Amino acid sequence: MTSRNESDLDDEDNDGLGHEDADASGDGTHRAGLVAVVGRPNVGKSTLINALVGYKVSIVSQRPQTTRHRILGIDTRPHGQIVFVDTPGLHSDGKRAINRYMNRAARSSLADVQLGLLVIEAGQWRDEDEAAFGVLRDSGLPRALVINKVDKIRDKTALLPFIAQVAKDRDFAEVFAVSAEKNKGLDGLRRRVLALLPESPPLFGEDEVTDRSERFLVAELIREQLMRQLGAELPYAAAVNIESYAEEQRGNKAPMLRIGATIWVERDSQKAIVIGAGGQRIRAVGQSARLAIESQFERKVFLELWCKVRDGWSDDEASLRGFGYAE
Ligand SMILES: Nc1nc2c(ncn2[C@@H]2O[C@H](COP(=O)(O)OP(=O)(O)OP(=O)(O)O)[C@@H](O)[C@H]2O)c(=O)[nH]1
Repeated sequence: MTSRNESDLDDEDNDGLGHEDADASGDGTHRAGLVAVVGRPNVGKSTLINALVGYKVSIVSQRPQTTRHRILGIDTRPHGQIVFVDTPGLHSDGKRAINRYMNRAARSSLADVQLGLLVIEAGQWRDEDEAAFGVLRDSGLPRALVINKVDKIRDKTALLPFIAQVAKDRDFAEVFAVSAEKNKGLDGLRRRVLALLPESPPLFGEDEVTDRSERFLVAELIREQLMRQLGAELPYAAAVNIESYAEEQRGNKAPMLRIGATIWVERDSQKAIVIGAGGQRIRAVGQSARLAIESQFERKVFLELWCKVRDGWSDDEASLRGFGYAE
């Protein structure tokens, strides 16, 4: 479980999100519930949840299938709490154990939630969107549609016929057009999603932002840099495992996090790519990951990275569990 830093709360006060949207009914009712965010890979599910929660609970990259786990992002307001469930993008590649794990994690996230949000990209409705919609429809949950990345559409009038076409006969309780990246349309989404949730006391403490530990978030921030810096060159089968994680007291100074992590790949050739000439790649990844961890956790960080090979880990259930891919 990871909680906000005090300064994050300050940021929230300053980010213009305000609290006028908190009490949707205006009658002092407190609402709370779980909302699954589903969709094909790369439509912006993680970006959306991070923007709504005001904290990076889930990593983001241009590469499809960045999110591999079910992660909660908790948005707490005075009159309501929305617990977003981020899910790996639903995809049709079920060949390897890791892909099956990701699809399982996405589907199981629909259990015990009150609402499903289907995220799509403005102007696009692909077969994989239809498949993700099918999973949501079969769950029997109330559902809403989030059309993301509207900033990419120059001619906004083109959105109306698109919305009409996609929403027709699909029974969405609400349709939202937003830009998660530009923070557009999110207040309205939050307000109306909250109104669809049942009356309930908060499900989590007001400072809690995610069910995941700091250690987990650290591994993810390292994986994010790998995905960003190696781009298409990164072997798809790269996992990050935290070997050591210790907080060191430093007299009067703020404590320091000393972290050791291993990047696991499947072949020597992949290891060479991750390490780069003279170790330059892995150093750059380590440096950016360290800065990202320092800024997220507001502590000095000492980060040591290794790259090791374990043949076939992504198709081996036992290795997957060892790397934290367990439900
Ligand atoms: N232009 C634009 N880009 C966006 C927006 N939201 C997300 N993106 C970009 O879309 C890409 C994918 O975003 P993610 O949040 O990782 O998408 P995801 O659906 O969680 O992806 P998976 O982990 O593959 O399921 C990233 O490059 C984001 O920066 C948006 O509102 N506008």
